[in-house]
Amino acid sequence: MKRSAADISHVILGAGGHARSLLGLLAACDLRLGGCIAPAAPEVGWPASCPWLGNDAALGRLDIARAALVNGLGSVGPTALRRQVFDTARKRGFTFPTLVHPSAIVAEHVALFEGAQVLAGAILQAGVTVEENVLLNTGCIVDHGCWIGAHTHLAPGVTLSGSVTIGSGVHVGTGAVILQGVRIGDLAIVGAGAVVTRDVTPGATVVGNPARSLARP
Ligand SMILES: CC(=O)SCCNC(=O)CCNC(=O)[C@H](O)C(C)(C)COP(=O)(O)OP(=O)(O)OC[C@H]1O[C@@H](n2cnc3c(N)ncnc32)[C@H](O)[C@@H]1OP(=O)(O)O
Repeated sequence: MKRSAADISHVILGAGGHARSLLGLLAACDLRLGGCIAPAAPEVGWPASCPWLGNDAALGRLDIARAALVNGLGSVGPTALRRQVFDTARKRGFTFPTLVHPSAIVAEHVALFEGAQVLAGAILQAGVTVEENVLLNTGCIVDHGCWIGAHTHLAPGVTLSGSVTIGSGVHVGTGAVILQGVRIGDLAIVGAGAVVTRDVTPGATVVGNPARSLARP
């Protein structure tokens, strides 16, 4: 039987900073909120409109047919936890809707896969592909023909020029700029404010302008 939007209760996985942004996103999209699941009760100030349903064990009490999950984990570097939360719930049969804030601008011929989140003010130009569980945070600009791999997070204010390819599980830090045609390898991290002029190898961390590998002792 087909589910209507009114039947579905959205449950946020997590209760931190990104989860709070999602409360606004769900409200802006006029979607029904069921609560949140997090290892411990949310901190004081967490809105009562989003009750804590319990820790991971609460997933087992949800009706898969009536619940849609929303990945409430952001990242400030490695994205492994965002991926783990998504993959684990998917294996159990849950689904993650694609969410696009009404203030975002999404051109024609943009492909958004399961669980992609497009936050307020983001702009996606023609021919962009956004794979599953990608987070495009507040005010990102993703220009024509870019491809963004699964589980990647573009932090607030990131700018991708045309035809940039970003691998899976990448974190691109706040305000970073990536020049046209550059390829960023899987699991790489781009530091906040970096200007990336050349391809980045998988797993590397780059910072600065022009971006260079972060030397580790
Ligand atoms: C809504 C939201 O909040 S979403 C989250 C937004 N936040 C982000 O995107 C944060 C992105 N993360 C960063 O930029 C981080 O600094 C990282 C991942 C690049 C590096 O983090 P760490 O590995 O912990 O590095 P650490 O802080 O130890 O710094 C190591 C060196 O790199 C330098 N460095 C760290 N980040 C940067 C940066 N973005 N640009 C330039 N230099 C940097 C530090 O100054 C330090 O230099 P030093 O050794 O000369 O003192």
